[in-house]
Amino acid sequence: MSQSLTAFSPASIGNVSVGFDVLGASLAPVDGTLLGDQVTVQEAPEYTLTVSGRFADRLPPGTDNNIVTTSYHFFNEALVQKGLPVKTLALHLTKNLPIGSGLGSSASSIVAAFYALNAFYDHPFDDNSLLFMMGECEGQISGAVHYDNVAPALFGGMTLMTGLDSPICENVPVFADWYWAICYSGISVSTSAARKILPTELPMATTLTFGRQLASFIHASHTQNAPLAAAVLQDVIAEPYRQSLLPHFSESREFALANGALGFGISGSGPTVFAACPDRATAEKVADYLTKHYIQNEDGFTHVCHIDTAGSRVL
Ligand SMILES: Nc1ncnc2c1ncn2[C@@H]1O[C@H](COP(=O)(O)OP(=O)(O)O)[C@@H](O)[C@H]1O
Ligand SMILES: N[C@@H](CCOP(=O)(O)O)C(=O)O
Repeated sequence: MSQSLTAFSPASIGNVSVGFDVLGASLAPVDGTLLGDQVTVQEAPEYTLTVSGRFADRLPPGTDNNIVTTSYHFFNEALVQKGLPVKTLALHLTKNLPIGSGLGSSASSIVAAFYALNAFYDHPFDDNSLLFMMGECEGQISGAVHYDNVAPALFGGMTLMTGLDSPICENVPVFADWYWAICYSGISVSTSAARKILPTELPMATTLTFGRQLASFIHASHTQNAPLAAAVLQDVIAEPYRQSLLPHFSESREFALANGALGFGISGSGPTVFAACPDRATAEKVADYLTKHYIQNEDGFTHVCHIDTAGSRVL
């Protein structure tokens, strides 16, 4: 059993436009920035949670209100149910992702916590069991269990949720030469609130379009048919409602698509947006525009990314 270790979990794009709640992708900035949260675990006489990092001061005050503490208790209960001994630990969260950003911020903290704990205890839980626990914790703060951030944050790559208990998700091949320009505007959008503005029922025509587009995108990913993937990369479920929460969304989308982006959409529940681009120059151009026109305050940032393939790891 390790004495102290740190786990990192990457930021992620929920929905990826075509797959509301069922498709997610993990992000790796091409400049090598580790975009994601880190959790350090070590033995201690009593449970404590300390925090640091660029966005630590935006966390809810109090150890008990942090999702890392929820994850710690959840993990301990699972150990007890397995008949395994529980140790008292001190945790440290390095909060690098902005809260309510649409970058899977809560998921990154949850996944880093579970990943660190599982590594600390020499891997008592398999990936699917871990993912189930992560989904439960994510559901507690975002209003509903959805795996489209926790799954890519754990495994890396692009992941498709099956709706089954096991396997919860499957890996989807990515277009390795695509670049993803992402831009966080600096404002906060609560996932729970952004879910509440969505209709509870959809017209049949919308449902058929959703199914057709998601199926075509997944098929195109498996056959590496980039033109088909790009042609169907649209969100008919959430974007029509959520874009009203995002100042400068439509002109940013217009610029990106007019300047070579293959698709443009809301990352998770926003306000982060993404542009899928066929090459780095296009992604840099869109990123530059977004930096100038989409960012609204000093908290905002832009990155040109690949889809991360490593997922969570011990640093
Ligand atoms: N470690 C944490 N990381 C992010 N959010 C946290 C954390 N702990 C508690 N929270 C709370 O959980 C909620 C997460 O909100 P949400 O809109 O789902 O964020 P995100 O979309 O960035 O994951 C917020 O109310 C936030 O204060
Ligand atoms: N599928 C979810 C994804 C939320 O992602 P987040 O990064 O905003 O937490 C949704 O669209 O509600």
